[in-house]
Amino acid sequence: MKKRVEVAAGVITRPDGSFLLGQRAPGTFYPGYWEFPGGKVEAGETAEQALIRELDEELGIRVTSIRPWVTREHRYEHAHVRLHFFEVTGWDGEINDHVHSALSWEHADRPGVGPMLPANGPILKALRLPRWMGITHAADIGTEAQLARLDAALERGLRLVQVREPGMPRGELASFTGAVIRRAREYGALVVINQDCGLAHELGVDGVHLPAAELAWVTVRPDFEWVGASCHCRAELERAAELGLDYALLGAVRPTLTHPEREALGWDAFAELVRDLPIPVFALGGLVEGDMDAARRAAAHGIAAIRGTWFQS
Ligand SMILES: Nc1nc2c([nH]c(=O)n2[C@@H]2O[C@H](COP(=O)(O)OP(=O)(O)OP(=O)(O)O)[C@@H](O)[C@H]2O)c(=O)[nH]1
Repeated sequence: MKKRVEVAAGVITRPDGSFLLGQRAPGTFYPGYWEFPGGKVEAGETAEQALIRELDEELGIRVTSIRPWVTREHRYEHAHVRLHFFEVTGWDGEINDHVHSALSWEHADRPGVGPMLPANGPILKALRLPRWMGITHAADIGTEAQLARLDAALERGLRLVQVREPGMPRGELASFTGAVIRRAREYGALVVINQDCGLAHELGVDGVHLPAAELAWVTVRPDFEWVGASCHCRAELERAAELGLDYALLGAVRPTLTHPEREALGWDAFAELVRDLPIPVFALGGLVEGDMDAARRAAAHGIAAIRGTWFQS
């Protein structure tokens, strides 16, 4: 068995959401394939330190803003790699590449270059996942009020909605979800339905969201473009990753009205629980827009919220 090599890779992102890819040069493994700039972690370095060094050596930039994201392992013929991905949003200096055949700024929903290194397919998909998930609670505020709040949130930029209405009669749920889908489509937003795979198929939504109890007994990934799950501990997060799900929610980071009995995790415990996971994890529980930076520093992909989405001033 080959020894595992630790690699640090950077999703260098501009304010318009585009990120930098480099084409591997002739004479390397996978020449002509596209990758995120980065390289091997050297002895005595953390992955973050390695990336900062590599981006200086390879691209001539000095990183000023870096946040951890996901970690993926992949077995190539030539190496077993563990790739630690970071998002880099700030740097000093002009990009001046020393190692690639070409560079390209790309958008995850319409990549214009290829092929990508084989390990990177799921990474591009994860980059298509919006950073904020709004979770409905029409059962509490009424469907009309919920749809009005959805309209306002879509207008403000919401692009991922989870329909979560436990206890809503099926007919009502179907027509409510249909109304959510129609609105979301107008804005190119994704919709996932909590739990109900049958209804999800019937209505043609983008995916399903599994409650933790369901995650425990599901043996294969449900057949949808997007599948996620609610998790409360490391074992559940690992299960979600093993099933090949696209994302997980982890909380509650703060005390919430939805689950007042649960002890809040806080950001340190959150960061510890998601360390080195291969799938993006949304932080959940009493969070608002102003928490995004703390969430991202704790390696969250983004934030999922009920009240923090619909009750904004
Ligand atoms: N930098 C980078 N490496 C990646 C990505 N995806 C991926 O599978 N890798 C793999 O991780 C390893 C990166 O190490 P590297 O860039 O220092 O090494 P290399 O193979 O290019 O050359 P070297 O052995 O001469 O240093 C390679 O095996 C590469 O195929 C990615 O997006 N960025």
